[in-house]
Amino acid sequence: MSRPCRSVLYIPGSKERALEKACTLPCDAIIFDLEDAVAPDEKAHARDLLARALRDFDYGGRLRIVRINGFDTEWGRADAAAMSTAIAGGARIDAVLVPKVNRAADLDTVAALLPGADLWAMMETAAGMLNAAEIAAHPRLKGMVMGTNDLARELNSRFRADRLPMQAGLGLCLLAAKAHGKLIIDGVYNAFKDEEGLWAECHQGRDMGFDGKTLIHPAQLAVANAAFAPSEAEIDLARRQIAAYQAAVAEGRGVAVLDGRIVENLHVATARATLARAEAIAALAD
Ligand SMILES: CC(C)(COP(=O)(O)OP(=O)(O)OC[C@H]1O[C@@H](n2cnc3c(N)ncnc32)[C@H](O)[C@@H]1OP(=O)(O)O)[C@@H](O)C(=O)NCCC(=O)NCCSC(=O)C[C@H](O)C(=O)O
Ligand SMILES: [Mg+2]
Repeated sequence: MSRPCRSVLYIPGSKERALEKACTLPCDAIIFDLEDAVAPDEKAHARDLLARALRDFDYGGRLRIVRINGFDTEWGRADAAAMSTAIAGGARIDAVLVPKVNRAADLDTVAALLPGADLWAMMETAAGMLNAAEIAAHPRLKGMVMGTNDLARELNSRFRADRLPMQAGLGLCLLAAKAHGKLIIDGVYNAFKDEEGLWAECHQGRDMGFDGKTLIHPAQLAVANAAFAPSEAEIDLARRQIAAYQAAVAEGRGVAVLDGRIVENLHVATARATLARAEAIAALAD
């Protein structure tokens, strides 16, 4: 299975202290941001700072994703060129995240400028939601990130704790990502001091099938790491399901019954995936 992506922390490319601090934070992935978290006057400085950080700092096994500005802005092409130079100069970048992707063709220009880089797409426009399937099918795309702030802006929807206005978009992108075997990460929870609200939203995202959550502050990491990891109860159930199914098969049956519920081969596949996920998370701590 791929590396866990439970906690994906945005770091403004202009914040030197945060870039350094991230080397020690318990996040599975980092989005180094050159887009919305960086003011127009700071874009050039952030590009240089980030290139140096990616070359000099040790981010360990954390996935390193750089969010560039869109190519419809004055900064997008310079960002891509700077990242290309940084890679040539020894910086390790695992993927480039393209904002406000409306259609698969939006990824082609970035793909041509950065021939070796994996691409991720911000899913945050109404057009992007409707074209999610073709975006997910792009051969260079490895992951999708929900941009629920931009989507709410475009929809003129209101914040609701149950995220009812977001459900159509979240669902379309999830279906697209899963159909094409791509990672998909849920949007940010803006109220970074509200742990209870974050916990509820993380669990909703996990229930829906997201692989993890994007975060804006270190204080949010522990909640996301716990919410997107299999719980002890899920691990115990997975083990018992596998054992019950194996016993049933040994007795010539194709279906087992455990705790009053049937267990078939498809449930065993889910159980094995749960255990693999738990093992991958445990391996991060080694
Ligand atoms: C939200 C913040 C502006 C808060 O900043 P601040 O008040 O400075 O926080 P603290 O004083 O509590 O910080 C404590 C220490 O933690 C470090 N820190 C803070 N944030 C980060 C971070 N994101 N990554 C790493 N380290 C961080 C501080 O440096 C302090 O360290 P120390 O000196 O050792 O005490 C701030 O958290 C922030 O800027 N967050 C990121 C905001 C961001 O990236 N926004 C853009 C992404 S969201 C988005 O665009 C979503 C999408 O596109 C959509 O449409 O939905
Ligand atoms: Mg956005």
